[in-house]
Amino acid sequence: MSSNKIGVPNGVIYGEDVRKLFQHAQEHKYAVPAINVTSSSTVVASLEAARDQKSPIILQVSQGGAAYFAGKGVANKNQEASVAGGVAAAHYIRAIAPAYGIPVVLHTDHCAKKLLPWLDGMLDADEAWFKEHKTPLFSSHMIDLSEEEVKENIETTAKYLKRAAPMKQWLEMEIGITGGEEDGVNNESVDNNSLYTQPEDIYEIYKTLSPISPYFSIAAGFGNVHGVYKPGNVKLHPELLSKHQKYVAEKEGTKDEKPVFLVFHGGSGSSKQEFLDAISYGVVKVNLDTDLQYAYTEGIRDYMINKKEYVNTQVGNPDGADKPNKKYYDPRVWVREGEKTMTTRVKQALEDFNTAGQL
Ligand SMILES: O=C(CO)COP(=O)(O)O
Ligand SMILES: O=C[C@H](O)COP(=O)(O)O
Ligand SMILES: [Zn+2]
Ligand SMILES: [Zn+2]
Repeated sequence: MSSNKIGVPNGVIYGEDVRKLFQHAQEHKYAVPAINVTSSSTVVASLEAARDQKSPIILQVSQGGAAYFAGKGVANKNQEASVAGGVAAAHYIRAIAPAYGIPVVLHTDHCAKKLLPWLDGMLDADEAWFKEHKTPLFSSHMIDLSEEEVKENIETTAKYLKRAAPMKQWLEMEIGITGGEEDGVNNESVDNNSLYTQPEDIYEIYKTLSPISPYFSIAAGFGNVHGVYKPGNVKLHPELLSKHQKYVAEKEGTKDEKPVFLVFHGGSGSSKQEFLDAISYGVVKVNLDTDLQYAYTEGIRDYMINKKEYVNTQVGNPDGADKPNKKYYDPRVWVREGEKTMTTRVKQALEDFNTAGQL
């Protein structure tokens, strides 16, 4: 069934195969990029990059991205658009991923306390699917109670992991706040200390979650910020991650030097060295959004600027007043330009994270 070096199937993977992939990533010192997708177009741009680089990939939808999948015209007062859009994205990705011949992890991004009805709705859909097909719809979800008290964060995360565990579904949690903006939550002015997680907190999480299920990861803050700002604004300390691993390994007496699967948020704007440092301390997933939003826009922007005279009117361009412009304004032509520039940027990430060629 598996046709790659990692030993997992192609298409969307679940359960033990997700753990196998992350274990392989830790052992071979790479991280899998987690790309925020908002449309079939951004999905195929990402899959194409991963296929061309012989890499696994993670595709994730944020709460806002899921609603966008449903359509901005659908009301979302009780997360109904985010649930329906998330389900639609999952079915689309599950259907198309095998055509690219690579393993894909299907994930949902940050879910803060006020958005928990979204996660509840996703889990309802997962359980319904599991009943019939023996896998959940999504490989994994994220719960993000990093703004709440540590005790509440861990207890609530444990409750959700108990629900995910029978489906062998992965759960990512966050401790230590990611700065910048996420899903309408503005963390631009949070106290600097809360951007850096303490090893004691990581151990508490590990101790609480491990007996429930082995399928969890921790997004531990080491100065991470969403978005791209002027150079010097963000001070990353990936070396803190090494302290977490040592602390847990010592306390638990594990032979494994990296007992914790770690996640790097706010990948945009970071340097290759920062990625490699974080990866060396056990980061297996790096989230990347803002840089890809820009990359996608660049291709479309350049097309519109260069072809201005071909998209201004339906008929008539520099080649003749009666020339039709249909083949210039067909959205498949100009949206494709955005896909190409996005694919190029995802390929670069796959090289930066040492993911390229791992299949
Ligand atoms: O962490 C992210 C999504 O959860 C992405 O962060 P960036 O937009 O900074 O790449
Ligand atoms: O939170 C991080 C991601 O960049 C999601 O962004 P979004 O809420 O704008 O979709
Ligand atoms: Zn957060
Ligand atoms: Zn994030």
